[in-house]
Amino acid sequence: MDVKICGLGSEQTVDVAIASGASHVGFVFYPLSPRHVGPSHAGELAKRAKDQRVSVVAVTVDAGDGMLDAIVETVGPDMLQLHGKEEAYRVEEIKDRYGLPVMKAIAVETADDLSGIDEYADIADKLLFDAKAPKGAVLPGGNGVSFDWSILKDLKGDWFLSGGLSPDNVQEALRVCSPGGLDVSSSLESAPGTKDPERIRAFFAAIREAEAA
Ligand SMILES: O=C(O)c1ccccc1NCC(=O)[C@H](O)[C@H](O)COP(=O)(O)O
Repeated sequence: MDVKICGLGSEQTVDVAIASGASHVGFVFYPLSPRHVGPSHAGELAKRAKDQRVSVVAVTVDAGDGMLDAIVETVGPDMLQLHGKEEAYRVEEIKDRYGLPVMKAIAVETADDLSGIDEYADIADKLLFDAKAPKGAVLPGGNGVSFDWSILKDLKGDWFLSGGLSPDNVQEALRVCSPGGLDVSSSLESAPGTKDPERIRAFFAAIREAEAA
């Protein structure tokens, strides 16, 4: 199963995520986030991940071409994650401009939130289902909030599940629905923006246990 650890910010935690089994590492380019990394630091972390053959995902929110140009040039991501309100035409524009795989985040609270996914599924390389941000939240992702995973129980294909996943609930999530990948961030932190190596290891241990069951 693919696992993306999102919002990494240090060499040590990049290495721990990869040694624990991450297939993807995510770097957040959103100045309001405690996980925001500037392109040049992200470039160094990305090189470290790529040297270990792990996919680098650049997480952006309604970014314009100028910002995406800088990220693509400096970081050289393997994938762009679009975590804002990008419409389908914009997803297509970004795919065409950079020639990179794109993962579109879909904010979910109720089953109605899946009604518009077909137009994205036709264009994006992957869909990532994340919990809708709580009212008043500053961030569209990384809020540590879960949603009712049974909404996705019949969804086939290779999609990512995220939103409040943790070492304590990931096994239950995998009993309820069948994602091809998992994405996690805030539950693996000791403080906002600071990943905790022990929590990262515990997350992978819980996944391995679920896979062995
Ligand atoms: O994590 C952030 O700070 C963030 C900020 C702005 C847009 C997206 C962001 N995170 C995207 C992710 O892929 C997170 O891993 C995902 O939302 C799940 O986060 P969490 O609920 O904390 O596990």
